[in-house]
Amino acid sequence: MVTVVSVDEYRAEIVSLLGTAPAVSLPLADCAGLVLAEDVLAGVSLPPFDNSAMDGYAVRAADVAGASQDSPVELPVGEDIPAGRVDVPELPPGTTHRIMTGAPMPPGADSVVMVERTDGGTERVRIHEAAVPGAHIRHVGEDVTKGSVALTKGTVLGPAQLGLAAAVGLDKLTVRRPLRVLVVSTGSELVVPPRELKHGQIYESNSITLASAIRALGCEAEVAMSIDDVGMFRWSVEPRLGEFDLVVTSGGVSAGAYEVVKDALTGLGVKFQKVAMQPGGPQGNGRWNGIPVVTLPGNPVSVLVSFEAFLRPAILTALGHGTVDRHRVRATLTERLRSPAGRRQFRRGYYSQRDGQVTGEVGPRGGPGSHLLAAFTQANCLIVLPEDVTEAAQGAEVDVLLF
Ligand SMILES: Nc1nc2c(c(=O)[nH]1)N[C@H]1C(S)=C(S)[C@@H](COP(=O)(O)OP(=O)(O)OC[C@H]3O[C@@H](n4cnc5c(N)ncnc54)[C@H](O)[C@@H]3O)O[C@H]1N2
Ligand code: MOO
Repeated sequence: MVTVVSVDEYRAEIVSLLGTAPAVSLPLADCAGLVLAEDVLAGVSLPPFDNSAMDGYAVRAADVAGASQDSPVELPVGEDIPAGRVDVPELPPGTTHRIMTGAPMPPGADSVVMVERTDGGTERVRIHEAAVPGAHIRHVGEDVTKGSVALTKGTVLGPAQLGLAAAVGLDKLTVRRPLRVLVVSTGSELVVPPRELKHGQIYESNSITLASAIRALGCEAEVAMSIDDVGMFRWSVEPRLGEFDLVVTSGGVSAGAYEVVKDALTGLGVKFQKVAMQPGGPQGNGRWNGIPVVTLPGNPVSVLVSFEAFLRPAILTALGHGTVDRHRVRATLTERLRSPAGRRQFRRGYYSQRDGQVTGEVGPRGGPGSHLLAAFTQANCLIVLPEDVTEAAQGAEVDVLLF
């Protein structure tokens, strides 16, 4: 007898099978979308020095105290301080230095007057506005103080986070390494274009579905294919196992004859089970020569739903993400749905929410059949009908997982 496990138990099994990816140091350019494996300490303050926020004139506020549009104060211009100047001259009282945005403040100056409030002079300048001490100065450490935690372990590295890492002087970060995944499509009926189909053959599609889903999570995916022959299957995968962190197969796991994956891996550390869900019922997982293997059923919709239910959360957990679930909302069904007793059904749906509505509405896209891939392309969510629900009426509230 095949054992039946719940969706939640099976998900926990896959999460624990994949575990946590090792920490590695990678150049910043390779870290986008990855997760920090340790805190990042700031090696410098940001800004690293007091600097001007405007193009203008560095002054002592007291020197331009009475300045106005009608009665400007005229000061001699000492030096030019463009951004990047490193030998910063002091500002003697009663004078000004021309200064640019990002340039270090000269010692003695306490404010900056924007060039627009002056006549822009280079020898002498007429200043038409009084300055408040501190005006247009960006102070050292205002954003980040040297030695503080700039980014915490577990942070997902997006553009702002990577920019900050660069700004505090780092060229590498310690992150959870993306998984290297081998995707294996099995089936003697599978054909790859441009070969023409004979009656009884179909074009192979699961490998691109899985590989792109895996790559979208920031991991690497390679694809392989095997006919329904145990020897061929083992030969095409086993010698390469050491190159991968995970092998994901599709097809060959249900109840008939010619179940290549089941026949090849039973007794080698992979356990085949039925999960109480639809689609995606027949599943298997385990370790083949120590490498995690997840065997998905072959139907294209079963593949994607299984990916959503098990592999996506497990891969995200392995990569160190804190949030691994799709955003779940409640929605009102636009039509009646039926679901098999004792199984959690995941239906492809389209969710929308009108302005001002608190609860959105959701309608199915296609029927429950796990071969209806075209309907999946019209969907933006999965509708979840729990194990104890056999019928959900039009107007009923259901759970929806948004893509
Ligand atoms: N007697 C039973 N028959 C079936 C059961 C069952 O419990 N008892 N379960 C059904 C369910 S549910 C599913 S799902 C499938 C799973 O079967 P397999 O994992 O063995 O998958 P295959 O038979 O190899 O393929 C199923 C289906 O998908 C097509 N396929 C497979 N691979 C690809 C691919 N790479 N690209 C595109 N299409 C693919 C294949 O041609 C089949 O049509 O078993 C049911 N049967
Ligand atoms: O469980 Mo199968 O995966 O419905 O099509």
